[in-house]
Amino acid sequence: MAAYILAIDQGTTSSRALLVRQDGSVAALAQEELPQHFPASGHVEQEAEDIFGTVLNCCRAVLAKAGATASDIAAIGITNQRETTLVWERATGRAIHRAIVWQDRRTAEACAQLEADGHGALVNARTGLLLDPYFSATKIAHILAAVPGAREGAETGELAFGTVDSFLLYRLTGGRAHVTDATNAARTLLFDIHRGEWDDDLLALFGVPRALLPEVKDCAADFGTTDPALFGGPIPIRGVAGDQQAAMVGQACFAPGMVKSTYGTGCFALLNTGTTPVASSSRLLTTIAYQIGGQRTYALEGSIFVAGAAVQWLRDGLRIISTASESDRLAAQADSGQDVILVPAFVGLGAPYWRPEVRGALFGLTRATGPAELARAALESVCFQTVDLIDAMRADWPDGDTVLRVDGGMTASDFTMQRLADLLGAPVDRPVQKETTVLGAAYLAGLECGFFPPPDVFAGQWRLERRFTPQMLPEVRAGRIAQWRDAVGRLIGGV
Ligand SMILES: Nc1ncnc2c1ncn2[C@@H]1O[C@H](COP(=O)(O)OP(=O)(O)O)[C@@H](O)[C@H]1O
Ligand SMILES: O=P(O)(O)OC[C@H](O)CO
Repeated sequence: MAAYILAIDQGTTSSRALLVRQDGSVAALAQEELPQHFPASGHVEQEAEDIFGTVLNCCRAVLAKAGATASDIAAIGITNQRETTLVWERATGRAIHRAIVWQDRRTAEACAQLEADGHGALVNARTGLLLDPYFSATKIAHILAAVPGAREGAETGELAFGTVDSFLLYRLTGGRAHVTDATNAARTLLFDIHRGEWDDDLLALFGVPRALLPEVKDCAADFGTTDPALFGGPIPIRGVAGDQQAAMVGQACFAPGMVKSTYGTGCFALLNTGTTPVASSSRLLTTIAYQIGGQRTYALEGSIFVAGAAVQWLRDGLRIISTASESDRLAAQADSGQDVILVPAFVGLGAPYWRPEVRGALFGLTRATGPAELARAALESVCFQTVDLIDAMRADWPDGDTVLRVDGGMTASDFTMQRLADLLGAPVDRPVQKETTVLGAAYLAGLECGFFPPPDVFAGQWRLERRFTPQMLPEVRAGRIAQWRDAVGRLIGGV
């Protein structure tokens, strides 16, 4: 029997490939940074060839590291940065425009106009999402308008649209599969999450021809087979999910009420609400957590655009640290008498405020404020934002778990995890297996091909590495949260 699942994680800042064994352990890993382009304020782009090229390099590197060949791989599982939008020529697989990344705000005005025209309620009812530039539909419309001839090519079916998973599938299968999975489709603003289908009213609203769209499949399904020329033999592709949903699977949050929060570039908290979608009255998103065997499981999602990106700002913008891990030690040295608050609205604010036009601010600066206080403010800003999300979740779903399962690069910071537990007033559980996003993608592929056990057995294999329990006095916690809310309120004009 083949020894590994090859899991591909195409993230915002890097592409990674991992070989995962049947016990869930990682046999080999390869990673490549992905160049980012910021052509104008609020614009974030990536080259499609960089996305595919880095993935291909990582897959080849990881096979070489383990001395494995295509026949050692039971299946491939793919997980990806979501919403990021690509349009390409079917004949060549070449993108006609750089990928417009999820963080890109260029369609903020188009979204505001659609909202002003009264379309927000329909969009929210069908998709569970909000009219925000974060999602794909207005990005597709922008590409079709910006590239000469693109609209005609879209109508005639010469062009194809896809999120990153779909583009990778197209290229990995040598152009044979134009497919996506339900979790990625659910982030486009074009997919009815209740019926599980592309929605004609929404396609008309955003001006997106149906001929552009991929076929939508379960997360564990037959997504095609790789072009044999790529890896020296064909490899079946059997699992796909957006990265936040894959993390939910990797964290084994299969029961209604379970919550996970992933701290990468941004932070995304998802609460499993079972097979019934729950409409949010707190401006959270309703989304598909996973779809297996034709059965959709839903989630409430809180999306924060800046989490680890605040640490990158300390490193690359302020240059007060040289590696991300230094932020932890520096923050621990901060003067406890100074309450500096950073609202890291570098690309606007996501849930629950949804204000794409605001920009960040620092509050409470004194002559004594230095690098340590700024580092602490950056790490705490991620915790405060999580408090906002979890409060919103509790309002929408009062019976949710009080324990938060965390993962992602930033959870390496013990300072942040302790402060998160303190400010939440609830335990924070960090698992032994830190590669939960990749594990989720691997699991979906392995479930489909019989490499991994059913969900209940898999859930029993989840292991705790460390539980952070709240140590802050309740009145101190309440005071700090009030300071945060006051800062956000002053920035956006009232919370
Ligand atoms: N020890 C650390 N302390 C704080 N932040 C960290 C630490 N290690 C990594 N990070 C942050 O985590 C992020 C990378 O996490 P990752 O899950 O790989 O992100 P992504 O999937 O978005 O590329 C970076 O923004 C980095 O600044
Ligand atoms: O690349 P990440 O891990 O920050 O995730 C990006 C999200 O999928 C955007 O919705």
